[in-house]
Amino acid sequence: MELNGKVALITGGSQGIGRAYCNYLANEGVKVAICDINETEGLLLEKQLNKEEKRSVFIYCDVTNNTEFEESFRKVISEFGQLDIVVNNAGILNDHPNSWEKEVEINLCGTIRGSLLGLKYLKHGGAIVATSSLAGILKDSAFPIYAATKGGVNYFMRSLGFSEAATAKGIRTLAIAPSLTDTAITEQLVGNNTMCPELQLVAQKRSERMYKQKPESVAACLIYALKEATSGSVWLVADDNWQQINYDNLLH
Ligand SMILES: NC(=O)C1=CN([C@@H]2O[C@H](COP(=O)(O)OP(=O)(O)OC[C@H]3O[C@@H](n4cnc5c(N)ncnc54)[C@H](O)[C@@H]3O)[C@@H](O)[C@H]2O)C=CC1
Ligand SMILES: CCCCCC(=O)/C=C/C=C\C=C\C=C\[C@@H](O)[C@@H](O)CCCC(=O)O
Repeated sequence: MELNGKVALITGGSQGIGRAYCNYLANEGVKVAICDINETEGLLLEKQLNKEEKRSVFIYCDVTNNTEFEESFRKVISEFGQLDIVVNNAGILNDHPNSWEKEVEINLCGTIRGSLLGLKYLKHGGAIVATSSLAGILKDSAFPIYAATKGGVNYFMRSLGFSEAATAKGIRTLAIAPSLTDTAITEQLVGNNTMCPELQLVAQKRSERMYKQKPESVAACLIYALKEATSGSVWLVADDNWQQINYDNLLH
């Protein structure tokens, strides 16, 4: 896929991995719509990207609200005249027994919502992407509910990408599955109210030996996958390198 001149909508684009996606896409000549609930960071990024020419717009959008989400798609098209790429990246980590439902709503339902809207609004083909996680591939995560949302995202993007719902419209789907990455989400965890209490010790021990890669490494993978990858493929980004996951081995 040639990226120059395309238009992308990125959820959770205000900070972290989403912000790196916006910067890398803009560098490739893509106009970016930063869709997020974090208005302060989103507007700062919009300003930074628009220094030399109009390359971005911030749109307040909560992916748990379908009406607001659909309105964001309409705003992007009215602002830039087209839409070619949807990146479902908004996500949280909250496996606490009293509040985990929000995590499912944002990570899994939000991605499904954004992808269905993508099928509706990508009128001339394009790509629908999701940020999943290595946690959705490995066994034994310290965050089993989070892992379930991300495993769901991997399999949803795979299924959709091989289905006629996407292929008949010239739409490719991709999942990017990062390992631990240096963003705000990794700073707040152990000891606060976002974990299953029984798993706090496991998480703490693992944190001592896990490398945090750069968000830019995940963004570099996104650019490569958008240009080269086949529909339904899942890309692991770990230790600042990427590789395609081979799911065929699972069938034997
Ligand atoms: N940081 C990590 O180690 C890894 C992160 N991921 C995934 O990458 C994605 C991005 O996460 P990070 O950049 O690390 O975290 P982050 O916390 O820095 O960024 C998440 C962004 O999503 C936005 N967001 C949260 N709820 C939202 C909602 N309801 N509607 C719209 N936007 C919302 C936040 O405002 C924020 O800008 C998430 O899906 C996360 O699960 C995957 C693997 C590793
Ligand atoms: C091994 C999978 C890493 C995937 C990470 C991810 O998608 C999101 C991580 C967000 C926050 C991470 C916080 C860090 C926790 C560490 O203390 C450590 O416990 C990580 C353990 C990872 C696991 O899944 O068991």
